[in-house]
Amino acid sequence: MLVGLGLLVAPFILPALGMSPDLLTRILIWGLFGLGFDLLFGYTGLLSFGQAAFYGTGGFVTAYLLTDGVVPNMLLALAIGTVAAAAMGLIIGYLTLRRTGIYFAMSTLAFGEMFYFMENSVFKDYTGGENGIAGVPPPELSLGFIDIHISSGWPMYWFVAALFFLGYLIARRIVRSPFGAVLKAIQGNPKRAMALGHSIQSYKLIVFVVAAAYGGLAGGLLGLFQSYMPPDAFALDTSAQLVIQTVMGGAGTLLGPLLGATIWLYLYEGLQQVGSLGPYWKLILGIVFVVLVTVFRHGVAGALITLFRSRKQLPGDIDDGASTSVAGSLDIVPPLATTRPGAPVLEARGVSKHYGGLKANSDIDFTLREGELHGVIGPNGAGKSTFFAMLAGELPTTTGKVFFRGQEITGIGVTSVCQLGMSKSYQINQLFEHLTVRQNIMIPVLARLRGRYRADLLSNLHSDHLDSQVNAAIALVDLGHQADTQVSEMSYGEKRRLEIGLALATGANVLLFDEPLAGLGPEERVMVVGLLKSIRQGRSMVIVEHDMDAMFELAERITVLYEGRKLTEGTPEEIRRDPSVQAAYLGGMDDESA
Ligand SMILES: Nc1ncnc2c1ncn2[C@@H]1O[C@H](COP(=O)(O)OP(=O)(O)OP(=O)(O)O)[C@@H](O)[C@H]1O
Repeated sequence: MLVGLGLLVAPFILPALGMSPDLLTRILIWGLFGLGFDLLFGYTGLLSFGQAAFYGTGGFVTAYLLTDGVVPNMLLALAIGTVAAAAMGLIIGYLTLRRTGIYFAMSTLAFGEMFYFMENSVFKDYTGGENGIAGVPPPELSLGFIDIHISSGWPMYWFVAALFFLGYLIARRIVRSPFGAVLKAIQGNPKRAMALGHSIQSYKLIVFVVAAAYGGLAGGLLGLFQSYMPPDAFALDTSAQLVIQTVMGGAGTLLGPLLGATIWLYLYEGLQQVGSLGPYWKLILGIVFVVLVTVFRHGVAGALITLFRSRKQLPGDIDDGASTSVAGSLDIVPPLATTRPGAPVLEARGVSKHYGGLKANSDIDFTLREGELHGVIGPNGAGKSTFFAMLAGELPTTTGKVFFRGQEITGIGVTSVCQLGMSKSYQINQLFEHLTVRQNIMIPVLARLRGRYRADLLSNLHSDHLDSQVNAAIALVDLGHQADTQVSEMSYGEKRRLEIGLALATGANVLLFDEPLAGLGPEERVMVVGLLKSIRQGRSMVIVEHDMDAMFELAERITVLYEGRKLTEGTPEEIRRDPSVQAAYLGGMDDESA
């Protein structure tokens, strides 16, 4: 284990570079703080500017308990501080995670500032206000038969290094768990992760709590290390420094925050000692940050990992242990016992969607029957995609209801619809571009095997069953030769097949395909038509498509939409001969019928 080895040898090498044990300990505390933040930001894509709230909470609770003698046991006080920070994480996460992007970042910043204010006002009797808490007793480890005093200097380094290592192992485990795989999907494309059956809000909330717990533990250690809990632990500067260090070191690598802290704190301390620099040391620090972030897009750790992998030809860490040899057939969600061939599977009754005065869909009735392949056609702007989005639970209806196997699904949301056994592929690819084909396919398979949410943070990602399901789905869309290729490097045609593969891998037996042939060349088109035919067994499908030849070749029934309404429905032959359909496509229907 390189990290463990690094922690062991650091005290023998780094002092030669002028690093004191205190500096190394401080770096480790920031590194521990950063492990949680990296799970939140680097792996899940949630940029929080309020992590100081948890650092401060853990720090002040631990310092208060020890200083006032309420809890004399150091490890217990640290644990209580960590839990208090996690509890705060639960509350703040619940409130802030309703928003995304910049709104989420700004809400966390606002909460961080609120905590800073409260520390200095409401809670100042406990936190010491602007004086902080002085006289935090030196840590003592009580092992029953012996009490170990952890004095400052190297003993403190070893104590913090042991906790950092433990924190690192847990974070690494989380990253490599099924839970961690879903976090990466959320980072890449949260909407698709949701549509593939994952309750992403639950995942986000739990990772927010975990990050808060790491912050709380780091804050607690800060007080022990300095024998003093400083009031600025809660300050915005603390949150900003954490972001800077993580970005500079490399987000999404776990070691990035530690490397970032090493560079930042080393220069921070070192540059101030160069007397001739005067106040310019800050400028130099800023320049170093800009240069590192510009040169290394994924931070220093990202660059090192890329170098290491290209030398050793290693795959990404999510695939460690993935078995390519385990193959099986893809499980399909079993239809309810009451279903029989030809029975209605999916029904829309009087469905409408209005955008202000625009009627994108008006009063549409539609029935997909068990085992049927039903086409939906219509000229551009006829309302096909809108209708599809309502069938899949992505869009609420303005009026009307949607039923799936007799159960009303109007408004239950896309995640629940997917978990019931209906999935959709998109007109514009909605893939996890930063992941490989295998990692992409794993996301819907995980939703199928684990349900909408499971807190299996410390479990193994791979099992024979998971691997066999992933391999079977990859084989179905004929991407076996690309299984470990990153999606962003694939051709458009391959991406289109993966788009279909994601819907298939959910195990859904009702599939909605929105223009699966869009943008394909003649050869790729033949391939995808063949694919759609080959996966029909045991499934019912609705396909929206502009390619009429393909539609007439594939579909058993066709519904025609025109100007948001259902124009007609029938067999391909009936539709082909229907004059109103021809008129609609030529754009002259209204004139003719007038
Ligand atoms: N979010 C929205 N807000 C306002 N209008 C919308 C929205 N989504 C769709 N529309 C409008 O609803 C109508 C139907 O659009 P929709 O995309 O469903 O048609 P379509 O048949 O899928 O078209 P295409 O074949 O070009 O994809 C269009 O006039 C479109 O501009």
